[in-house]
Amino acid sequence: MLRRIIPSSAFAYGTRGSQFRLLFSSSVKFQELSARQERERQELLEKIYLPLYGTRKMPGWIELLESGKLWEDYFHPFRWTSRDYEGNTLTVHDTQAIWEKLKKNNLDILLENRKLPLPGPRSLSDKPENEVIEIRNHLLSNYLVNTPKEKFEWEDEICYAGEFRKIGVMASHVHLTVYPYPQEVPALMKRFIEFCDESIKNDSLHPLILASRVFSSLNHVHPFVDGNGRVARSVMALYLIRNGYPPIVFQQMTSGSMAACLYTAQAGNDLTFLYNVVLQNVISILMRYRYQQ
Ligand SMILES: Nc1ncnc2c1ncn2[C@@H]1O[C@H](COP(=O)(O)OP(=O)(O)OP(=O)(O)O)[C@@H](O)[C@H]1O
Repeated sequence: MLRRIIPSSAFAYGTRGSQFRLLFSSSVKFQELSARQERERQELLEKIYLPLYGTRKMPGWIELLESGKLWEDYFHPFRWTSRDYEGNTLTVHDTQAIWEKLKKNNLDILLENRKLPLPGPRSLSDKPENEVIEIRNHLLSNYLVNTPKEKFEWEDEICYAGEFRKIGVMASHVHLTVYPYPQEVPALMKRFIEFCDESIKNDSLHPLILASRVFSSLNHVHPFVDGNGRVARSVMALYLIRNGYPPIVFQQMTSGSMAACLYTAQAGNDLTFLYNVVLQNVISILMRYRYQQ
């Protein structure tokens, strides 16, 4: 959700706090961190990016920035060393019913005029409010993404669908998470694809490990303005299915604990927690399937 771009936005209205991803730019004061958190974060950023600042005046710094090397060298995301978050309980039928009710509004006017409140959850469904809000917002986002860009006079940033982000992003749960600078993203995505191709070709990683690493790497590069979690989960599901495993849904996890798990993978270069979560989910899906037979 784009707090900087659409501060009083329809999307911000009613969205779960935990769903916000804060965007940053030098000109905008966005942070809600304590002084200590801000200091810690600043120190970490300087540690990673100081080489960039140090070489800013020297020839070649743009190439350095664009190479994605600073972030990559610090976190080594591709080096091989060793809700309920997704668990929205609403069914497809519930979602369909919400969509039908939403459509009774003039969606174009609703999205164009950001001051208008969105239909309240109670007017859409009698299911748990936060889950209805989540589904409502996803449906509206999808509608927006699938609507020709010219239709709304929104800032350019909102038209990023299908493109790499050109702005900085910040994780909502773990303030010390460092996503790469936007200039680093294209190079890192190239590296990500090479990493996947090499791992598949060499058959060097167990499919569950590869699926987990694909998931964590995509989340860490955070290539898009929005939808990174969904894309990462879909790509992981694809790897699992191709290798004969069931696609998993992180049913027992809160977004906070998933964020902590991903943070440990990044900052501690320790994916053990993530592997455990993935493995447990695969086993639990297979067990459920077995008992249904
Ligand atoms: N500390 C973190 N490091 C890396 N990735 C994180 C961290 N915290 C959260 N994430 C990932 O970022 C995703 C949120 O990013 P984004 O809002 O772009 O994705 P989304 O698909 O819109 O959201 P959702 O996952 O809620 O559907 C989370 O789903 C999680 O996978």
